[in-house]
Amino acid sequence: MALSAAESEVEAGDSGRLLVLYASQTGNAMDAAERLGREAERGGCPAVEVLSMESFEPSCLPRERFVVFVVSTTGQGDPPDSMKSFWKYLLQKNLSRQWLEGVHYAVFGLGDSGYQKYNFPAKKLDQRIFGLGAERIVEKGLGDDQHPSGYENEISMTTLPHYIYLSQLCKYEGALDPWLLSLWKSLNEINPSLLPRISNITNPNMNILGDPKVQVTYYSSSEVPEDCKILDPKKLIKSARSMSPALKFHDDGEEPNMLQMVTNLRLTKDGSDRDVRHFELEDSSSAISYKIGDALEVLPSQNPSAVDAFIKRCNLDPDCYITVC
Ligand SMILES: Cc1cc2nc3c(=O)[nH]c(=O)nc-3n(C[C@H](O)[C@H](O)[C@H](O)COP(=O)(O)O)c2cc1C
Repeated sequence: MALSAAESEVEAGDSGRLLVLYASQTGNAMDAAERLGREAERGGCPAVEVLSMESFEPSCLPRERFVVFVVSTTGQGDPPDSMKSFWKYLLQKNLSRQWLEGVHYAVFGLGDSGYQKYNFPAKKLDQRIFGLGAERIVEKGLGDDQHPSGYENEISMTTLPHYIYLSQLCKYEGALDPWLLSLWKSLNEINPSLLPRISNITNPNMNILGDPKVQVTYYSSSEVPEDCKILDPKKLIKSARSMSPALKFHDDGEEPNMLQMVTNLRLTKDGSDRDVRHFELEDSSSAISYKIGDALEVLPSQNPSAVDAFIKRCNLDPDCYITVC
């Protein structure tokens, strides 16, 4: 049967679109998904959409042609909150084995092999999507918090010099970097029009910058509006929290608390790649009530000497104000 003009348009549009669906509890999977989206754009992908799983209607999945899932693990091998209803939908028994026929997909998981149920949501998702008839673009990738540079891989990092700097920034990037590289290559083989400028990703030209993720505005100390000056600790915490990705998933309405760190002990031996610490935090007001299993969200402040070095390096006025939005 011939497709109507509108249907052909949808078909053509969908085949040129890359959908990235992420589920994140504290922001890492979101960062990884956003990076994936930026790289696809750099490769000339005509349409990239990066969405949290909870914002995507699962019944629309069969209409997609290229989907990358980036999901982390929380609790004891549990999916992040934002994945729960999507996952429940996928587990329905009445979905046929051909439900996702024609969909190409890939899964990247973020986890920690110190947990018994290492990367369970990503592993289960990969199996289920495959079982519903979709085709893998590449084998699933698994990022591991335990790895010194984040991961278990077979590709020598020395073959990927331009990725090395990034891998040191973030633990799971060590796994993500080589996985992304094979994802882009395989995608390009399946549908070259999806990544017409793949060499911009595989051999990045650092002169080509994507759109900035945030807008930074500088104010001289004399032009700062009065309400921008954050001196009250509560306002300071509110402002820091507004930048935390975790806030998108946890806003229990509880008042934040300012705690004092009274112990900071390094548990790993000198010379070890890993820096595991024992912290003790004191609440002088004893206002915090908690139950066993509650998670503590920590909003760190910067090391003043690192801030001074940054100001000097960027030739900034130390009294100027900056807004980031
Ligand atoms: C409270 C908590 C529970 C976790 N449970 C697991 C787990 O059961 N299995 C696992 O592989 N990783 C587990 N992890 C590790 C996270 O999946 C990993 O740190 C990941 O990078 C977090 O990504 P996100 O920021 O996108 O949520 C857990 C992390 C936390 C903080």
